[in-house]
Amino acid sequence: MDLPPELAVLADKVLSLSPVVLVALGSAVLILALAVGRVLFNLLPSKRPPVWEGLPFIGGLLKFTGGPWKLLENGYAKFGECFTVPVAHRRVTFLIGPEVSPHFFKAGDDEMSQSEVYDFNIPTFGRGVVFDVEQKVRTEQFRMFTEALTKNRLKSYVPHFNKEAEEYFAKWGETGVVDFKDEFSKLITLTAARTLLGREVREQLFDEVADLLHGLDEGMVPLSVFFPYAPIPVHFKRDRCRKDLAAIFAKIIRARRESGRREEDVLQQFIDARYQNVNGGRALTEEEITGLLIAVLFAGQHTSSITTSWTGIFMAANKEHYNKAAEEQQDIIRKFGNELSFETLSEMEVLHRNITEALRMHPPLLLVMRYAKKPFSVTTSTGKSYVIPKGDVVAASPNFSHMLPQCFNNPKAYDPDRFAPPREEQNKPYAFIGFGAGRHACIGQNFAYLQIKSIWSVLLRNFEFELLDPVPEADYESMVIGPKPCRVRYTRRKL
Ligand code: HEM
Repeated sequence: MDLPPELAVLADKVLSLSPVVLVALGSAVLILALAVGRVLFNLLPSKRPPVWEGLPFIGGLLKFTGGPWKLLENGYAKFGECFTVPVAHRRVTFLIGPEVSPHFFKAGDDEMSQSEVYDFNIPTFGRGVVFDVEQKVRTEQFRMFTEALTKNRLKSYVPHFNKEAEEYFAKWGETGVVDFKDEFSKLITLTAARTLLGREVREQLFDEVADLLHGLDEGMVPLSVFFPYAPIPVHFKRDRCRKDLAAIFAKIIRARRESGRREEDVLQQFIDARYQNVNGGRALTEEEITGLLIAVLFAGQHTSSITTSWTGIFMAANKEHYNKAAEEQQDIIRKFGNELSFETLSEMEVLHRNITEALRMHPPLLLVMRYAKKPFSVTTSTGKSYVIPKGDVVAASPNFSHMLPQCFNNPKAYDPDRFAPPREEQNKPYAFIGFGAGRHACIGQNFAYLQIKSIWSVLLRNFEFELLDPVPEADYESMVIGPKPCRVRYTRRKL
């Protein structure tokens, strides 16, 4: 085919250029094409989320160490509901608010996986359980735990919750000053020992086991999230404590299996349980039982004691809500007598709303995370669409989401009535995520409500409280986020 004369002249000129000039020209065209391509890519309706660049490699780490709350606040103000922060060799993409959350919570583990982001727990929980096993094995292990939380099982734990609370507060004087966080942390270790770890631990081995669990706790520091096997003293101690706990539980499990003696606790549930579709239908090993007990204890203990603390702090700071909850107790006593049972605790709607509101104001888990095994797209409330690539760590934040005015009316105000009809603000999908949501929503939620209600029923019936300090800030330095120290004066009185 003949070229038009003008083009033929141009082609002759190009071909007569030196190779060096040709390469330079080619490079310029390539750079121009890439730049145009990037602009066009950014204009496409589906694209990667904006990246909050900083210093290479350490930029994101610095943003994290500047405080996770600041990072979320600044990132949200700058980019909106979806943005990416490169942290060391990883990309962390934040999804903030209900519009961008459904896939995060609903997707299966083949798309949004937990093991890659939560595997720092393996040295604490131990081998062969939870994040150290394939997802289908983990699902069965959680199924075994769920069977320990049926209505009938929960009913059988309530007398233990009450007994521990009554005995604990019987030791308080007529009046005194306490820090709720310290008190509830001790009390909940006792009830967890009784209902989860079993009678032997609660009655004979409590101090020893509590010390070992404390060693495990101390071995979980922010560094452990990135380097769980770093050779540091707290990790060495963690490993020793984990080994000693395994030895104690192996003894207890063997004794129960040999004697045929049965108890009503979660330990018994694990002793009796069998895999169904994996591991040839066998029973759990002693090592697996120990690991699962530690895992459920870690999931429930600090989260529950912190929520119990915030519930008390906010009710003490907002007298009208304390009084309403106390009136509810009087009604329940009039109707059912003094006994606290599964049924009476379930009737306590005012107290329930106070607990939920405390959890909304201060969820103890700042971030819940997944690893994107497949790319997925999200659309923000303003209609922007992004594609989150495979390989990103994806994070949602209960704390931050709960403070969005599009989720909750006047979000900074303590207002338990927001959960009562007709408002029922918790019903907006993915607005209230204090217990997570969807596929991996908290299994222990009912257990937690019953336990916290039991504690606060005993307190509302026997004490008045006065905060001696202002409502404290949340302590973002700790792994599970609770209140900073706050002094509270209690005074005994009978309802
Ligand atoms: C107020 C107390 C509690 C809070 C705020 C809380 C919060 C949460 C949250 C946010 C998740 C979701 C994590 C994620 O999506 O990655 C979760 C999951 C879980 N929680 Fe709780 N939790 C509480 C009490 C408990 C208790 C008492 C137990 C056990 C006795 C427990 C056992 C679990 C378990 C086993 C999971 C994992 C579920 C799964 O991955 O499928 N939690 N919890």
